[in-house]
Amino acid sequence: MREDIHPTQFKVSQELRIQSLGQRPRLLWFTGLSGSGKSTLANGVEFALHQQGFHTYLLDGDNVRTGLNKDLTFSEQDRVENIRRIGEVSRLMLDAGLIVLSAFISPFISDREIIRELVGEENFLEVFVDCPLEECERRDVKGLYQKARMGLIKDFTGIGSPYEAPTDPFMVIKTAEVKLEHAIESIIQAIQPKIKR
Ligand SMILES: Nc1ncnc2c1ncn2[C@@H]1O[C@H](COP(=O)(O)OS(=O)(=O)O)[C@@H](OP(=O)(O)O)[C@H]1O
Ligand SMILES: Nc1ncnc2c1ncn2[C@@H]1O[C@H](COP(=O)(O)OP(=O)(O)O)[C@@H](O)[C@H]1O
Repeated sequence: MREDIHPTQFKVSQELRIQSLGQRPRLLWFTGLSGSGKSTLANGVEFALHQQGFHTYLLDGDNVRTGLNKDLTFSEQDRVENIRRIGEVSRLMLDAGLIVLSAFISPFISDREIIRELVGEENFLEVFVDCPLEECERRDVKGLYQKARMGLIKDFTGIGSPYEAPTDPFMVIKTAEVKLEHAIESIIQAIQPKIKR
C-alpha cells in the first residue's frame, strides 16, 4: 500500500552528487518519427559529451525495449506505459547526477508533458528530431515502413498510428536539411550553459 511507504532521507543527496560529478543533471529528450535520426543524433551528442568529460547515459530502444520494457507492444496503452517507465528511469538517473539522453518516438504530447513535470521544467530539454515522413520512409533503416505499407504492421507511427509534434521544443533539428555533424555541434552549443556547473 502506498500509504505504508515512508521514504528515507538519504545521506548522499543529489546536491552532493552534483558537487562530486561537477555537472548539472539534465534530460535531453529526443522525439520524432522512426528513422528521423533520434538514435544517430543522441549517440553522437553523448559521444561528444563523454569526450568533454561529462557523465552521461543514453536510453534507447536497444537497451529499454529489449529489457525493462520487453513486455510492452506498440498499442497506444503500451506506448504510454513505455514512456512512463522511461520517464521514471530518467528521473532516477537525474537523481544520480547524470546527463540523460533519451531517444524514443514518444508520439504523444501528453506523455512528454508528464515527463516534463516529473523531472522539472528546467531539467527537460526536448529536442524535436524533425524529418518528413517521406524522407523517413525513403531511408527505411529497418525496412519497417515497407512492412507497414504492406499492411504487416498495423499500428506503425506515421502510417497507422499518430505522431504529435512538439509545439514549443527546446530545439528543432531538421535532419533532412542539416548535416549530422552540424546538428550535433548545435545541440552541444545549446546545452553547454545548462549542464556546466
Ligand atoms: N508499430 C510500430 N510503430 C513504431 N515503431 C515500431 C513499431 N513496431 C516496431 N517499431 C520499432 O520500435 C521503435 C520505436 O520504439 P519506441 O519505444 O521509441 O516507440 S514509442 O515511443 O513507444 O512509440 C522504432 O525504432 P526507431 O526507428 O528507433 O524509432 C521501430 O524500429
Ligand atoms: N542529419 C542527420 N541526422 C541523423 N540521422 C541522419 C541524418 N542524415 C541522415 N541520417 C540517417 O538517418 C537514419 C536515422 O536512423 P536512426 O538514427 O536509427 O533514426 P531513429 O532513431 O529516429 O529511428 C540513419 O541511417 C542516419 O545515418
